[in-house]
Amino acid sequence: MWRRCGALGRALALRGLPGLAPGAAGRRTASGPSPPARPGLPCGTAAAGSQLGQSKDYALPNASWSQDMLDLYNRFLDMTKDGLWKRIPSYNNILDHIPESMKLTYEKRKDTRLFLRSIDAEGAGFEYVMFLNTSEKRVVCLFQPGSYLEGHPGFAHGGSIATIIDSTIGSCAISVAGKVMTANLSIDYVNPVPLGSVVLVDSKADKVEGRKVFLSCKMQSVDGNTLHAEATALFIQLDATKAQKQQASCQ
Ligand SMILES: CCCCCCCCCCCCCC(=O)SCCNC(=O)CCNC(=O)[C@H](O)C(C)(C)COP(=O)(O)OP(=O)(O)OC[C@H]1O[C@@H](n2cnc3c(N)ncnc32)[C@H](O)[C@@H]1OP(=O)(O)O
Repeated sequence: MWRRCGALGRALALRGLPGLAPGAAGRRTASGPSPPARPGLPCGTAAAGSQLGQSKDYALPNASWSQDMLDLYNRFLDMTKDGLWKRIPSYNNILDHIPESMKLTYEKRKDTRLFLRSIDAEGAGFEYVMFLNTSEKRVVCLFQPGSYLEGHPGFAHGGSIATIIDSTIGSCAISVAGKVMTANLSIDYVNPVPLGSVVLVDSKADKVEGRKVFLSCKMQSVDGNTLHAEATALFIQLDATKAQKQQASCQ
């Protein structure tokens, strides 16, 4: 399990990620968010189709993003230029994320939504963007929890923290093993996450044993001074027959 880190800049630099300069928080460029870049898609044809206008991609800057969020986003975008990192687009329907080859016979329903995208107001719910590094089996999520995710006054609800961790680790597991489900998720909540702050959720697949994918994750503040949470997870690659049965039971 990872240990508490010092400055995130140092920690990220050690792990090949860009840290933020101290004092970046709260600064906002007069021109507002950078124009959204459109790096290559990590997934299959459905996502690519969505990029052409079928579905809105929410993993792009909007007016609610703080300067920390924008700065980190831009640094990660820079890292996508050499192709090692890829921004993962985010839609409000899970089927838009899944390549055709993985869809089996799922029907796209109009009355369902990805839980993370269930709050429409910009900045009120889960503001996040994920970046995938396939060769490192790693997904990093930049997360800014909004006011509707409140648990204790002023802080993010533990369930919302579990949700973003599960989704970040889950994206990592999907990129490694395709059709998977969370079998176990264990979280140590170390320090509360202030609403409106920006945290990094850094996940990686540690081991694959048959159908089992073991992953770990840590959630830290942008300045690296605060470890908010650490987690381990087990995802199980779905057995094809069981997956068909599960599908049939929910249609
Ligand atoms: C790049 C990608 C972008 C994508 C963006 C999308 C973002 C969104 C991402 C959203 C992500 C959100 C994700 C979500 O929200 S997933 C939703 C939450 N999860 C569930 O609902 C899962 C419910 N559980 C099940 O369906 C089944 O139990 C599963 C499928 C997990 C396994 O049932 P299955 O019948 O297939 O397997 P098996 O029973 O033959 O067991 C196989 C092996 O595994 C071992 N085992 C099993 N369970 C556990 C356990 N708990 N601890 C330790 N070990 C366990 C077991 O001992 C055996 O080991 P062995 O005896 O072989 O050694």
